[in-house]
Amino acid sequence: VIPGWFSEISPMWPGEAHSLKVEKILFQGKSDYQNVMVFQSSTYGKVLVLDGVIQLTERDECAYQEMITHLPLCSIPNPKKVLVIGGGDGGVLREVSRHSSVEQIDICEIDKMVVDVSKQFFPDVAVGYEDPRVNLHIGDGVAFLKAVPEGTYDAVIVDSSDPIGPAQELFEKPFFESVAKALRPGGVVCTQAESIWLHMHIIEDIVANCRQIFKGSVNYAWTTVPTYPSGVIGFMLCSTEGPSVDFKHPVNPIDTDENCSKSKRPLRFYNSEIHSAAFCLPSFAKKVIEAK
Ligand SMILES: NCCCN[C@H]1CC[C@H](N)CC1
Repeated sequence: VIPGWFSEISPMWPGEAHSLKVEKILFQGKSDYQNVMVFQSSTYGKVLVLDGVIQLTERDECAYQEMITHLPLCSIPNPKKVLVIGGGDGGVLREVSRHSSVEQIDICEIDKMVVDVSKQFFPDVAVGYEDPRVNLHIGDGVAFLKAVPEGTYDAVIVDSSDPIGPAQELFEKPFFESVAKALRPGGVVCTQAESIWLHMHIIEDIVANCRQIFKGSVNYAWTTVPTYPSGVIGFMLCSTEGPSVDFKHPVNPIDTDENCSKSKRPLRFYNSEIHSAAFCLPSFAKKVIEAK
């Protein structure tokens, strides 16, 4: 350990570690589920860390929150009911609330400490909770989805940590089946789907499960987040059987002049071009993910 530096060391990315210079540790706690830490970094603003893994930094969280939200919501004409699994920091809520067609935003986060810490240290991220359409449920997303009536949601966004710890079940087949049940025909799901540089085997399994369960379309998109391992993060974009969804060509653009001018907080990362580009994959990943 180098004094004054935080290094993200994990068996999920053996032999490598991204480090950030620490100015000051702002919070350290242990919830019922994980260790929670917040520190002021020298160059990425405040940083949220769960069980030693970087969840978000003020400087680059926009890339992840905007892409995980607008890739699904801009792919269907008129999203009304949206469910967020995880995402306790509130960043996805902030992005979902940009969509005026949305009437109901349910969020199920297992760890209340993440919500409280985000409200205290990341107000520009937790601002999402201020939207009156938001209903917060503290609990296990797996159980929440089992209780949801069939066909309830237009979109489900699974903003999870990694498959070690509380989020492990969110990468397994029964969970994907419960998501499909909770979606209307032609509904869409977007899940956090790790790194093509580090986790091709995990991605291969997720894609295989999704192909069995989601009879609409199954796609993988990816983006750059400098403070995530290998500097990239991916997303599974799937739709259930029903009205077809072409994820690669957004039908419901959010980066229109009208939306951007009237929004007090303009999009920092997402736009329609980067939406389409996100589905372009390097050959080594294309071979695995698009295997016929
Ligand atoms: N809402 C915070 C983002 C959580 N996403 C994950 C955090 C941990 C990373 N290794 C992968 C993305």
